[in-house]
Amino acid sequence: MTDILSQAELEHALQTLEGWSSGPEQTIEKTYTLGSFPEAIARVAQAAEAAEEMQHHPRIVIDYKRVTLSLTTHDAGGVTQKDVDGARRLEAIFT
Ligand SMILES: C[C@H](O)[C@H](O)[C@H]1CNC2=NC(N)=NC(=O)C2=N1
Repeated sequence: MTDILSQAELEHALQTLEGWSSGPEQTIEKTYTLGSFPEAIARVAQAAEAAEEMQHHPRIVIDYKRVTLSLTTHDAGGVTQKDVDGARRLEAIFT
């Protein structure tokens, strides 16, 4: 199983992920504001494909053209390298 990142590892990883931060309940999260609602939905569809490929799935909250993504590793009960890798992949889709 993938290990939970230490606080230092997590902080280091977050420094490499523009705009991502620690969220509630052992997550990392970021809110993106897209140009329109259809654009937000299109990015979410791409994110869904990437998540299936990775077999690692973000929590996705869509609020008009704002999309909040959060990641945690349920099996590990916290943030692992899988979440950091997932965030990096999602960042490429949303920016
Ligand atoms: C078996 C399968 O890999 C697991 O259930 C995966 C699926 N997607 C997942 N996604 C996320 N974000 N965290 C998980 O722990 C997780 N577990």
